[in-house]
Amino acid sequence: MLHLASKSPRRRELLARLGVAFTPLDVDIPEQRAAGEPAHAYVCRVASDKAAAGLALLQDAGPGVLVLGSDTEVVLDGEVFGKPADDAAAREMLLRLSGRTHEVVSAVSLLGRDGVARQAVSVSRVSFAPLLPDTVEAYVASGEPRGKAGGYAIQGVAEAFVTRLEGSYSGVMGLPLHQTAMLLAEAGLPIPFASARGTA
Ligand SMILES: Cc1cn([C@H]2C[C@H](O)[C@@H](COP(=O)(O)OP(=O)(O)OP(=O)(O)O)O2)c(=O)[nH]c1=O
Repeated sequence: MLHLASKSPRRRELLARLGVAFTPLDVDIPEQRAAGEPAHAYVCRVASDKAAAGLALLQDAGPGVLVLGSDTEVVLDGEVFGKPADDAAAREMLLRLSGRTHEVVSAVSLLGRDGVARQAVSVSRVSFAPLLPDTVEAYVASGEPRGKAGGYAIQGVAEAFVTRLEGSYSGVMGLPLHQTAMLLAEAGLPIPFASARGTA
């Protein structure tokens, strides 16, 4: 039985697209980067912390239980932009992303009671056009940046800011579907839309 340790409606919607049955689990783990922890290692650790927290909620589950956890962060100049704490933080992030290319790192972890531990990571490069100050103000006022890493949603109005995307659109949204399908298929789940492992 597959569980998704996530409160994110986007992740639930993305995983459902793979045509696999799963149950969502609410987990809340502190997302805090340790001093000196490299950005990519941090995203991978948080994804596996979420899966481990989900597994801990399923003490009584049988040996076949599998829990998927995922984390998405925006990285610019080695700095990790998580979800903005408020509108001022969102404004600051958007002004930093304006006219630049940043990375979106999405890690997926699959943990099982019987020792299954698999991880995949997707790194996308997203270029933003230079944003006008009024555009940033209007976007922040729209509320869309709230709860989104880097203060934007590619699946929303912010796609109009993107001049180039190299990588995984679903990874930017929060759950890289190719990498997730591979992990689940490798763990033996019947995935109707699995493909061969890509090189990207
Ligand atoms: C960059 C980007 C992020 N996001 C979202 C995906 C994630 O929900 C969020 C990053 O925060 P996360 O900490 O990865 O996830 P979360 O707290 O929303 O959900 P949970 O930990 O319960 O799984 O940003 C978008 O929806 N669109 C985007 O374009």
